Amino acid sequence: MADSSFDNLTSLARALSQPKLDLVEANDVFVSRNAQLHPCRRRKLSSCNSFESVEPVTSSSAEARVLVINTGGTIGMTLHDNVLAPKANAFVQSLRKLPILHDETYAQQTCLYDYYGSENTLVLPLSKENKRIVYTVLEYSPLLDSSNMTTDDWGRIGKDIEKNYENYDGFVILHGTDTMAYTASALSFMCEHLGKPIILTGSQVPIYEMRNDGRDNLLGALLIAGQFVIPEVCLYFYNKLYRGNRVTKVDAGSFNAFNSPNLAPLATAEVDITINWDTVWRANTTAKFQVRTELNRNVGLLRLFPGITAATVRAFLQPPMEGVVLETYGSGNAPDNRPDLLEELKKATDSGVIIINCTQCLRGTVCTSYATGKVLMDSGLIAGGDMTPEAALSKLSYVLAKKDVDLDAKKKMMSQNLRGEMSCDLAGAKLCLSDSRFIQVIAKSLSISCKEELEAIRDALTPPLACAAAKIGDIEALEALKEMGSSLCLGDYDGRTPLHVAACEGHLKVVQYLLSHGATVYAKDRYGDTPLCNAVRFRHKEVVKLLRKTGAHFSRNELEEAGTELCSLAASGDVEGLEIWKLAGVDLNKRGYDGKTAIQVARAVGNKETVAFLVQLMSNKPKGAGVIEFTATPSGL
Ligand SMILES: NC(=O)C[C@H](N)C(=O)O
Repeated sequence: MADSSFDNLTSLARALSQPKLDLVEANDVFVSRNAQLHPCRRRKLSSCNSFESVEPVTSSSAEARVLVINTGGTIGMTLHDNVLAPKANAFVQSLRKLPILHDETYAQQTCLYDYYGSENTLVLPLSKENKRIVYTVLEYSPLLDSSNMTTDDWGRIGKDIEKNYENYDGFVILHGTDTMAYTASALSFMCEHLGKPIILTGSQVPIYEMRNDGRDNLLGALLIAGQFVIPEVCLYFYNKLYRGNRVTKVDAGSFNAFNSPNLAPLATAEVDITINWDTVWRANTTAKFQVRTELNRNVGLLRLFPGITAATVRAFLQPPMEGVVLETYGSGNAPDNRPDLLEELKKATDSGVIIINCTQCLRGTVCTSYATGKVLMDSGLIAGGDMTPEAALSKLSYVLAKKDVDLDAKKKMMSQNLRGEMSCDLAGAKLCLSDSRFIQVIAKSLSISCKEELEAIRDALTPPLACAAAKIGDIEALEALKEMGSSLCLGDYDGRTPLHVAACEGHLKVVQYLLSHGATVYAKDRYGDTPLCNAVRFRHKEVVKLLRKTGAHFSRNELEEAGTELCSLAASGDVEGLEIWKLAGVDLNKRGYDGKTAIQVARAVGNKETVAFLVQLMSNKPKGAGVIEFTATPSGL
């Protein structure tokens, strides 16, 4: 039986992390739950007779949007002439008939198809976390068995994500399992400064069959992509979310087809979806997301085997080969009694070929504890640590394609950890929060000793502490919390992250610090607000500029309210307010709830200065303002 003080603590922790929707009057819930829907959809909802007749839309962030890119794979295959092959234009129709993957009643009641303008848009039933995931399926033609995938296909996926980046909260890539680990690895490098989840999934049995793993895999991937800001290219399979560049396919006949031998899963989907935030890769940059599609194809994988001839190795290393992953024995070993072989390797590295030493073993890392390992380093090979061959190969392809980087810098990049693909030296690793004196004192006073209880305190206490530090602009306190192992990107009981708070307060240095230490500009609090929206409200220009530089943009819900906000600023002649909305990337032509633009409102109230100001603001429109296509409207001048 648990200690009563622990009972108190767990309920405190639970209370801190759960939105208290259940305490709100039913009527208020109806209003607030729908407050963030588009007016057309709101009207439709309010015409419904009773609250119960409509599935509730969460007040926290209404709907999350996910783009599903269907590239092919078994998940959408059918049998033809006794072999499985992808079937075009059948996937969405089939999902539409599956209640766990599509809620037709909700779609009808909320004008989903009209609103998103796509027949390929579907919506999940309300999640346990009280969210609606709306997803649009983009089907490639032709659909591919993943054995037919090429680097061009990776480029196409990357470009489609880049094109749609601001319109979606997350991305799911449906892909065949055979080469999924290669695509996941490649995308992880191609996607620079990623801030949103990209999750690859697929199945071993087609979704059309009675017993299949496709439904669960797709559902899990959608739920995670729509609800958690995990800024990584991941792979979801058989209830586990893995880092994409850590996986390898290990089983051709099991639903449990993938393994991440050197890194624990990022999340597990059991009774609850549990994210292992300590492992999640954190952004550390204020640069904007971009996709690099240039890849060098003169790369290869060579697996050592006893008796391999020097002629084979020589032939493999001939030009135009520029980069090779040598799969060696055990902890990175090769025969040290084969000078002919070592000479071929040395000749190649001397002539500028980059050779990475990776182990053939499923688990473990290369090191130089054996003479047979050291000879490879002496031949100019670079240690690949615990990288999978898939990750090492795609990293080589990505690094070698960099035109503005010289050979030495490329070699250095290959030995560095770029996207969490290799484990760093653990010497001097950060202190764990459970080692912290502060937590220990609290734990002692509550008679707590076990790990789970300590973690419960940590999870309940550190996000509000970090928010408090952000509020007063105390970077040292944030640093101390980070040193103790706490994540600076987790939200408090209202989902407000330290970045939200610093943006409200206008602490530019704190915002800069947080962005460089893992904070995400895409975090939404329980009201659906982003840090950018907060900085705009409190009129912190420099913070707005920095957030925009990092790729921040208004959410669809925020944009829907923007027109009305602009009209009200125009009505009161608040030019400073108008300017900051413009700075945040909002189209000043957006119409308010009654169809008028800000400039029309300024005219109507006879405010000539505001009209002149708006005309001038609109004439030097910044490029790439974060305005989603559907906002484009005539100027109304
Ligand atoms: N399970 C699968 O998806 C295997 C299929 N051959 C593919 O990789 O496309």
